[in-house]
Amino acid sequence: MFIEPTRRREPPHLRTGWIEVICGSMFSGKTEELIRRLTRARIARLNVRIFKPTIDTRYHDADIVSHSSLSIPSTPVQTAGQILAMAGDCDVVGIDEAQFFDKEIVAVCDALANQGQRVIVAGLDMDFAGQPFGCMPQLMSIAEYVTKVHAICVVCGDIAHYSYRLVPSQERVLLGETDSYEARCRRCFNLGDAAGQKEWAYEDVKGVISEK
Ligand SMILES: Nc1ncnc2c1ncn2[C@@H]1O[C@H](COP(=O)(O)OP(=O)(O)O)[C@@H](O)[C@H]1O
Ligand SMILES: Cc1cn([C@H]2C[C@H](O)[C@@H](COP(=O)(O)O)O2)c(=O)[nH]c1=O
Ligand SMILES: [Zn+2]
Repeated sequence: MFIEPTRRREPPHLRTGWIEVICGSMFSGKTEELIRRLTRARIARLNVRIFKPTIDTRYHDADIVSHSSLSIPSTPVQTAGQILAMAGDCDVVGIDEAQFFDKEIVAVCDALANQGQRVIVAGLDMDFAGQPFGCMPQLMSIAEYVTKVHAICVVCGDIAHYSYRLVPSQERVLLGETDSYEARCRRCFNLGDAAGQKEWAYEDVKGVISEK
């Protein structure tokens, strides 16, 4: 588990900011981890601002919502530049679905960290084709801390780091959930449609998990 670097409340001219990236496939727990860190920052009574791209309205127009229904309020923005304009005076900036932002997001995160803010960014590191997604490689290289989280392969139960697309579209951007994607390990991702029937569905085990 990621342990936050501690920071005293220095005057602005003495502050040091930094960038944390949380990456992985779909269903790997990126949003849960982002919410966990932002909640702890709020408990520390830090001033927190949270953003997501307007494109991502799957669960809620404004809130960031995890696949397990954890949520936290956020501000949807159309461009990365808007984040810089709106996050100027806070201590901690949270950004979800970073892969959907324009390439300016890299300079924006850098500028926020340079002016003393803690920037926590979550996003898909690979698209459905297994290719690096948008600005994520650049963000990972300029970040002080990178956490890669993993899902469970729904075909075989191994650790998964691919998002396998179940529908024929080849468009890079295609919003969806378990209707159009599943988490897969390397072997089952490479097998494609030949990987066979999945052995379990998240919906089947969800009740069992929450009963424990
Ligand atoms: N194949 C899977 N592997 C792991 N967790 C899954 C899977 N399918 C659904 N989940 C659920 O998704 C949650 C993670 O959701 P979330 O944080 O929104 O992931 P991400 O933002 O990476 O897509 C898990 O805690 C679990 O409840
Ligand atoms: C792999 C892949 C995903 N997407 C979309 C599908 C979802 O709407 C989001 C990812 O959400 P999550 O919080 O990480 O589960 O991205 C896409 O548009 N293109 C892709 O290749
Ligand atoms: Zn597998």
